[in-house]
This record gives sequence, C-alpha cells and structure tokens, in this order.
Amino acid sequence: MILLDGKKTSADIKEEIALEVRDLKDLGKKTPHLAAIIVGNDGASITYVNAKVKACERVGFESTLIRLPEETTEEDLLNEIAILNVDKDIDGFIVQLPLPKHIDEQKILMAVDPDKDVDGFHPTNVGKMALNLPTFISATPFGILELLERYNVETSGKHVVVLGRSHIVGSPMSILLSQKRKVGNATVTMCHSRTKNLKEITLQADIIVAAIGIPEFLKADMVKDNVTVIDVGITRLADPSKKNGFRLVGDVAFDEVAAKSEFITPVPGGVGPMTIAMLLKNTLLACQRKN
Ligand SMILES: Nc1nc(=O)c2c([nH]1)NC[C@@H]1CN(c3ccc(C(=O)N[C@@H](CCC(=O)O)C(=O)O)cc3)C=[N+]21
Repeated sequence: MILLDGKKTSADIKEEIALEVRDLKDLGKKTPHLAAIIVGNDGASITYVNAKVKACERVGFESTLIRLPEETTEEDLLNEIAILNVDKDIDGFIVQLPLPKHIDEQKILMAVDPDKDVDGFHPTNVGKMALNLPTFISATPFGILELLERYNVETSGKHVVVLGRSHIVGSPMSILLSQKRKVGNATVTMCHSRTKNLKEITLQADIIVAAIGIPEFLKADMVKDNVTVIDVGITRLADPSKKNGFRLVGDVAFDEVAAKSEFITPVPGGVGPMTIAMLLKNTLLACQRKN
C-alpha cells in the first residue's frame, strides 16, 4: 500500500508557486491576489476559507477575505461580486459554498467574471473544461489529477469508477479522466444514488474516486485487490476524545480498504490539501495571463 500524500505534495506545489511569485517580484511585476467571499457562520466553511487565506500568505500572494452576515441578500452578494469583477488588483476570487438557502447559487456563480473564476465553477469555464480547452479546472478534480500524476499512477486504459455526480467533483472528474490528456484516457463509469448493483461495478474498478459524502461508505468487500482509491469525502463526526470535539472521516473505510489497495489517499491529508494548492495554482495562472 502506497499512501498518496496530499499534505506533502501540496507543500511541494506551494514551494514551486512561491518561487514563481519571487520571480514575478524580481521582475517588478504584479504578484497574485486572491479574494474570498464567505456568507454566514458555518464552522467548517470558515475553517476551509481561513486555510485558503493562510496558504496565500505562505506563498506570497495577497489575499482579501470578505465576510458577510448570514442575512446577506442575493442582491448584496451580487454587488460584492460586481466590485471584485472590476477591481484591477484582484486576479481571482471565490465565493465559498454552500451559500445560505435564500441565495440562488447558480445565479451567483454566473455573476463571477470567468477570467477571475479560479474555482472554475462558471458555466463558461465548465464548458471549456468539458471540451478540453485551456481554462481553470476546479480545484478538487485538478488536485486529484495532479496527485495521480506526481505519483505516476497509470490511468490510461484503466476502469475508473466515480461515486457521486456533483457539479464540483463527480461530474468534472468523470469528464477529465475520460479525456485525452496526460492523466486521463480512462474508461469511466459514473455511479450515483440511483445506481443498481453498485458493488458489482466497484468490484471491477482499477481506480475508485469516492465523492458521495457518506462516511466510510466504501468497504473492503466492494473493491478488488490492488485497487487505487481516491477519497474525496470529508465529514466531521462527533468525537468527545478530540480536543475540537470531532474527527474527520472520508467516504472510505480506510483501514480495511487500504489493506487491499495499491495506492490510497488518507483523510485528512489527501485530497483536501491538494484542493487548496490547486486554487493557488489557478490564481497564479490568472495573474500570469495578464502579465
Ligand atoms: N467555492 C468553493 N470552493 C471550494 O474549493 C470549496 C468550497 N467552495 N466549499 C467547501 C469545499 C471543501 N473544500 C476543502 C478545502 C480544503 C480542505 C482541507 O484542507 N482539508 C484538510 C483538513 C481540514 C480540516 O481540519 O477540516 C485535509 O483534508 O487534510 C477540505 C475541503 C473546499 N471547498
């Protein structure tokens, strides 16, 4: 069993980005500036967005965090987005999801200037991604491709089973891995809540991407020997023995599945840190595009 170490790999990527930032500085060019908008007080969302801001500091990016109250109206949020869209100093920005229920997420994502959409969530960028045209690939799928590449995990001709059809992970991951690209050329099966005979399908998988949000869903009896497993799930389960009161659990029953795996990502320390590194990468690309 080989651990796909997202913590170490993301640290390597951040170091590479930091070097590029130093080059930009030395040349007297503008350095990257990422902004993030967060609405409301959800604890997990605040943790993630703070991690993004901290990562910016670490690589020498400017960052701006805009915190808006839970009661923020859709109109107020659209106004904030309009300001960031025209702010010459901001290279890219994200609107942290999920948003409060009274705000139409699709409307918000469509208001972001596609050239500043470093999350890659705008329909224009999703369309470009689907056509394999240069664009911002959203950070989680991008991070998974990068992790597979850096560990030389072969995907060409392999049967990949993606569990989950979300717009942010399952759907783009299925599209990307089936494309003609360095990490790609796979035969992809996408499974979801209506899939019948799921276990029959996962037992045929060379690579499984678990992105359904059900803690420890994928068990050892659902995978074949020497499988590669990418665990995108990240659920906070109450755990009184932990000082923060919870532990993080992925979509994979890690110990039992790891025993049968060739490669596997842990939670925490797998896909999560890669997501942050690739958001930085997209922001660097957004800045370099203008230089
Ligand atoms: N517009 C938008 N873009 C996102 O990219 C986005 C989002 N909204 N909403 C929420 C999800 C989730 N997400 C994570 C980022 C980092 C970790 C991460 O660093 N996880 C650490 C542990 C962090 C912890 O202690 O909770 C790990 O897995 O090792 C996890 C999850 C980005 N998301």
